[in-house]
Amino acid sequence: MPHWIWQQADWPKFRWDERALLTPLAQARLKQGKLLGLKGLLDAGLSDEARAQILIEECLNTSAIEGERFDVDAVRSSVARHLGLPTAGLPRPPRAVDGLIEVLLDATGGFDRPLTPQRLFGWQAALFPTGYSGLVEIRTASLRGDAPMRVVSGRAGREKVHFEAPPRDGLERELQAFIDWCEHPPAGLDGLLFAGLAHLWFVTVHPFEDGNGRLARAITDMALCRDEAQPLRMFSLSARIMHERDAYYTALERTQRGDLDVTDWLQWFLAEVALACEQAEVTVARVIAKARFWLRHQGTPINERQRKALNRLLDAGEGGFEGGMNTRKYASLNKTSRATAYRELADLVGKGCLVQTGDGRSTGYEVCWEG
Ligand SMILES: Nc1ncnc2c1ncn2[C@@H]1O[C@H](COP(=O)(O)OP(=O)(O)OP(=O)(O)O)[C@@H](O)[C@H]1O
Repeated sequence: MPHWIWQQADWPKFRWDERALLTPLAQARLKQGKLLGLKGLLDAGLSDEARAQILIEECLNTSAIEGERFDVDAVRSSVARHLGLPTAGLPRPPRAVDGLIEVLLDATGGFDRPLTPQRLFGWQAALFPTGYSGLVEIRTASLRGDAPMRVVSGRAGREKVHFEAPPRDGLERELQAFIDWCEHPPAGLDGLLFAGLAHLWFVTVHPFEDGNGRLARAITDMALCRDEAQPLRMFSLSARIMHERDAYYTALERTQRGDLDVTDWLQWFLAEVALACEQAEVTVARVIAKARFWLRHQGTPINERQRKALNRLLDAGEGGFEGGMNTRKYASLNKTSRATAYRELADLVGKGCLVQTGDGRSTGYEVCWEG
């Protein structure tokens, strides 16, 4: 009796109930279409800004799933450098941040280039520029070693095994079969189903010692770009997976313990695509509001510290920066004195960039969204 999906006699011939997927597929397509319509409203400059914003969200979320917390400014800086946007006042990003951004850009920008084992090896190596995952030295740019590959949780000695990947022996064949399918998918296979299947198939093969989750998400991004036949994807599925991490692991685990009928997995995946598109509408609206703000203030003299604080507030959206800005937060964000913070915030109020909320000890500042 097979225990894992890859032990099924027909592996990897996935099957699904077309009728059960009709509604979730139609819903995902509807949301996706609405978002594409919004994208049409962005002009070239705004679309760069939206692309940067989505990439920042994707990077922060895909690394947060792994438990790594990247600094927002470091991510913003790496994205800006890679997209040719202004970087004034932003720190030099660490190599690991650049590595992840390069993987995400290569997966999406190069969506129409073939996926090959070498390309995947390069991506995996870029995630671990020091050759270490935390304190552990790992194999990079090559397949995992002979040790069984298990996804476990719990304390040593009382671990729970959630999944065991196929053995090392035959792994080259497993990976090649996946890649061949990616490059020559069955005729008529819907692009969103292709993305869902690619994600599941890749994490099931689990070809590397580490980074399989991040790579599965990058491959999914690539598949979603192939679906829309464009490199600019406006929604972040990693943000959804991060938000629904437990449900994601449950759906995956159930599927990987099951037979080759993956209808439930695809239903879950399509629902997440629909929700990701819905959330992206908020991001696009924020990008438009931010761009309008800077257009209004293109002639206003604003120093780098003020610009940094304003961008923080603008990126968080209306009411999104918890508790608003105040002198303490401004001083700590810019590593400056409270007296300077007070003076510069008051200056921004005078210039119509900020409005003051509350007074005395609870004085706060919000963006003045409309001029
Ligand atoms: N309970 C589980 N059942 C099945 N698969 C799981 C479970 N937990 C995690 N996984 C899969 O294993 C992946 C993690 O693999 P790995 O540690 O090699 O990748 P990573 O990129 O370092 O991690 P992460 O996905 O956490 O960022 C997850 O993304 C998920 O796809």
